[in-house]
Amino acid sequence: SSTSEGLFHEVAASYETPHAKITVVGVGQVGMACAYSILLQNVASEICLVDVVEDKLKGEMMDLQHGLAFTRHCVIKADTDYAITADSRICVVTAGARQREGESRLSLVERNVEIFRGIIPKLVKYSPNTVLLIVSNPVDIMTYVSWKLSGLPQERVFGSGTNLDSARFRFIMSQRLNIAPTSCHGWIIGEHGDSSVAVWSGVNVAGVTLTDVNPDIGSDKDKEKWTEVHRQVIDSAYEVIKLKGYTSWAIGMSVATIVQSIMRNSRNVYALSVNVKGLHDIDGDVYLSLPSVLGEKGITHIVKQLLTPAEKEKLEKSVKQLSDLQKSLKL
Ligand SMILES: COc1ncc(-c2ccc3c(Nc4cccc(C(=O)O)c4)c(C(N)=O)cnc3c2)c(OC)n1
Repeated sequence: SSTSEGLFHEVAASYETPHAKITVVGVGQVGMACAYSILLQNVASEICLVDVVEDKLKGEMMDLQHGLAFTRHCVIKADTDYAITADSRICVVTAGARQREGESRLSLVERNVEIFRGIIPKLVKYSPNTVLLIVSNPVDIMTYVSWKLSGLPQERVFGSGTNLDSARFRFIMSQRLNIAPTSCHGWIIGEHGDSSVAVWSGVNVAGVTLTDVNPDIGSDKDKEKWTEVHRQVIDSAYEVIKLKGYTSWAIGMSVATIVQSIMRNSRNVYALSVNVKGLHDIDGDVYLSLPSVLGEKGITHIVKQLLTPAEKEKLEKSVKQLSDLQKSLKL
């Protein structure tokens, strides 16, 4: 008889039905930081990795599996065949083309659209009830593209957006004030990256708005140059890329936190790239980051912040740029 038969008296067949299954598409630095953080936050009972390069895929799977003696239960799988992703609760998409030297944003987006044509429909085919969390850049456009290619309702397709920008803002703010980042509150909204918008009226500690304490904050008159904090947020991604070649740990931790909120239906509010049609007088079908309530089946509410005319104008500018770019994509 086999060792198992010698070891066990069988009572019933065992099952493999996944209940907390997360797929991560793309096993580059970002994808693996997401997978690793999801594993360590104990939010998944199964993590599935998909990509196109078989050796890298198998190597990353094995390297994570070898750590399972140190973690709570989690099955780690990997394959180039998307059938393995079946019944995923959430699919995190980090795949994308590398921006070539001097490549235009439009060209990069067009190459990413082709890549997403090969990814998104397969994810939906095997997990029709999934939630799509898009991380690939340019994240606002790629989230819109994913929504269009997936055919899923808008609440189930959203991007990591300015959640990371807001986390960077809170960290830099915490260093200035010498209090914990978790006690520093500030929301960066709009487009992820260069055109993001800092909502200064919402920057507060314990509900005390900083602009009430120093009315110059957010303007060029401010002697303490708090606008530098937002400038540092925008520059920090470039700086990290210049220093280490890419960013990974913070986006991985932010994605794992978002995933945990969905799995637990904890209804946290995060700055996520969502369809903003109907908010702040926007009538274009574009994705931008706004504070959004996240539940087990995706976005349920968007917080209606009281924005200044200047803040709304910046959003409008992004809406125009994204709409124009989206019109030129054949989706
Ligand atoms: C039609 O079926 C199909 N299936 C898969 C793909 C496809 C293409 C590129 C992919 C992909 N990116 C990729 C792969 C190869 C080259 C490049 C590049 O930037 O040149 C980028 C990744 C990733 N981790 O970035 C992950 N999955 C991919 C998947 C695809 O692309 C058109 N088509």
